[in-house]
Amino acid sequence: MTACVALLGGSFDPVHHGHVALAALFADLLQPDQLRILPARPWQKSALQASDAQRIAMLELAFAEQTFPVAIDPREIERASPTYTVETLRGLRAELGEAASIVFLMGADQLMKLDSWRDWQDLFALANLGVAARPGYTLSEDGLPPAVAQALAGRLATPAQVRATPSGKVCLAHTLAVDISATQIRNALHASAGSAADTGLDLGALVPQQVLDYIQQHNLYKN
Ligand SMILES: Nc1ncnc2c1ncn2[C@@H]1O[C@H](COP(=O)(O)OP(=O)(O)OP(=O)(O)O)[C@@H](O)[C@H]1O
Ligand SMILES: O=C(O)c1ccc[n+]([C@@H]2O[C@H](COP(=O)([O-])O)[C@@H](O)[C@H]2O)c1
Repeated sequence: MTACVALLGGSFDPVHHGHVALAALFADLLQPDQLRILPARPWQKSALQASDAQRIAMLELAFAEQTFPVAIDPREIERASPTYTVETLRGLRAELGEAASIVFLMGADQLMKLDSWRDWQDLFALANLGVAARPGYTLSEDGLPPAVAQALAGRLATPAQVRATPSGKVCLAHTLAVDISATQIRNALHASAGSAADTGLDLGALVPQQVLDYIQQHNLYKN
């Protein structure tokens, strides 16, 4: 059978249950040979708060006990320049070969602004997309920028079709409904000067416990 590699890129500042649920959902749907987590240097966001090493350490903790084959791939951090997914996919396509199914995963918020990504129309020749619903965002054609809706036309496919195709297909997963963001977690910790106990939120419901312990031990997101 042809290899299938799923990729989840992100800022992960910090990684939270929404990321883990997104990865687990597509691991279940696609049964990829490997799911790689790619911490990015996002060019569309202001400065990140955790260091590269801290983001990787938190990702290792968050994904340590998953039952699907998962690996942290640091290539975008090592590249030092801002992350353009199209460049990452060109590199991975050269490494994995023309036949491999590559599936770049994202939440609906990113699909809604896909037309702002560098050379976004070239993404479809390099990979498939796996897009999950996210509260507050839409996967419906009416809610997407017209250029994105047009690019998706004729590409929608089942997980099995995506798994069997190197690139160009888009698999939508409507069932995810995890209302968590890294912004919400950072803001809550800022407001309580880093004390998880004083946020007024059940942070354990937002972030894996080992990640929360790491945040506290390293005094992250205090200021
Ligand atoms: N709750 C969620 N449900 C579905 N997808 C999500 C969720 N949180 C993040 N994602 C997706 O995971 C990827 C990485 O997200 P990112 O690290 O930017 O997290 P974030 O919570 O959106 O961060 P921030 O609040 O800092 O913008 C993106 O494709 C994003 O759409
Ligand atoms: O390539 C681009 O221009 C581009 C623009 C915005 C986001 N991305 C990628 O989308 C993923 C999620 O980004 P973010 O900002 O939600 O952490 C991450 O892998 C980013 O590198 C990529």
